[in-house]
Amino acid sequence: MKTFDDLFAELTDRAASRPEGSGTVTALDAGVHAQGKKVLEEAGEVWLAAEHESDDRLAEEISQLLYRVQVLMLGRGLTLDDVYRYL
Ligand SMILES: N=c1c2ncn([C@@H]3O[C@H](COP(=O)(O)OP(=O)(O)OP(=O)(O)O)[C@@H](O)[C@H]3O)c2ncn1[C@@H]1O[C@H](COP(=O)(O)O)[C@@H](O)[C@H]1O
Repeated sequence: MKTFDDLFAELTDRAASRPEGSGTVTALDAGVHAQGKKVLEEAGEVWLAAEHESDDRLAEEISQLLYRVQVLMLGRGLTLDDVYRYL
C-alpha cells in the first residue's frame, strides 16, 4: 500500500521526468495560486464528507487532500523534511 512518503517520491519523479498525460505535471504548471485553491477545495470536501458521508468516502477525500498538499509542497519547492521538522 502506498504511503505519504511513497506518494511524495512518485510526485517528485513526475515533476522531474514530466511524463505526458500526468495530472501532476499539469497541476504543477498551473502554479501555486491554483495549487492552493485545490488544497482549499479538497479541505472543504473532507469537512463535508466527515459530517455527511461514509468512512470510505471520507478516506478517499482525505487521500485527495494529501495529494493536493503534496502538489503544493512541490510547487513551492518544499521537501518532506521541511515539514516533518515541525511535527
Ligand atoms: N493520488 C492522486 C490523486 N488524488 C487526487 N488526484 C487528482 O484530483 C482529482 C480529484 O480532485 P477533484 O475532486 O478536484 O476532481 P476534479 O475537479 O474533477 O479534478 P480536476 O479536473 O481538477 O483534475 C482526480 O481526478 C485527480 O486528477 C490525484 N491525482 C493523482 N494521484 C496520484 O499521483 C500519482 C501521479 O499521478 P499522475 O501525475 O496523474 O501520473 C499517481 O500515483 C496517482 O494515483
